[in-house]
Amino acid sequence: MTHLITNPRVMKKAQEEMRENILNAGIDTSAQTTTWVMTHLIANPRVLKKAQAEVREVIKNKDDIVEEDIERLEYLKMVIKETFRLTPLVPLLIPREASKDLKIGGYDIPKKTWIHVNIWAIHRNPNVWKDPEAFIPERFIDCQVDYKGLNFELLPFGSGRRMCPGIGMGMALVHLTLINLLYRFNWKLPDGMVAEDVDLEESYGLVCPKKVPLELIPVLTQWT
Ligand code: HEM
Repeated sequence: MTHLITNPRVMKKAQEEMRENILNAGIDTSAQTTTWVMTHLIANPRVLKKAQAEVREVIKNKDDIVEEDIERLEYLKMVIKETFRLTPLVPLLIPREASKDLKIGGYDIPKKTWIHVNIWAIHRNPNVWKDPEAFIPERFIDCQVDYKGLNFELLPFGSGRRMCPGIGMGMALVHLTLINLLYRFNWKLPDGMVAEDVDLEESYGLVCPKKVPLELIPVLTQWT
């Protein structure tokens, strides 16, 4: 900090770089999450119909869609939670390094070991989740599990001191984009494709977006 503060040019450059990186990370993760939600919706026409009906009922006759509207969209919130459960964008979180010798679950972890938390597996643990491979947003009805880092069975933003600091912005972006997409358009698959054909494979990496890009056709409606 001393060198940064005494070199305003370097400080400005470092700050610009950091802001750009953080903003890019935030925008990309939110866009990829939105794509996953749309993927699950188009693959599950029953859920799409229910989510769209809710959005249209709540938003009906409003000129502006604002953040306060999100609170009233209970089903959409469950759809997003279920998307995070089945296809978390950062399935192994960011690795941690043991700062001292540890014992976790009976295993000896020497100091300096890198630890990966496999939330993909946690989110599909059959001891925690009933019918874990199925996309069922209703499982969150009367269920207190949230994604804010306090319920270890659902950790799409991580947990603890290094959990995602952009959770508020990310969730606002995801919700508001989805509300607009569902309110204003109907969605269909390209000709010849049915819901069962939708590809759910993830690509490989720290961040795991869809492997095969999602192709959807927006259809104008009376709400547009
Ligand atoms: C839906 C959108 C997002 C998802 C799913 C997501 C997910 C994550 C996850 C899983 C981590 C690692 C947490 C851990 O290992 O415990 C993380 C870290 C981080 N995220 Fe996000 N994120 C999202 C949006 C954002 C946004 C909008 C921003 C910034 C504007 C942001 C900035 C960061 C930063 C800076 C870190 C590193 C934190 C650290 O290492 O201390 N993220 N994110």
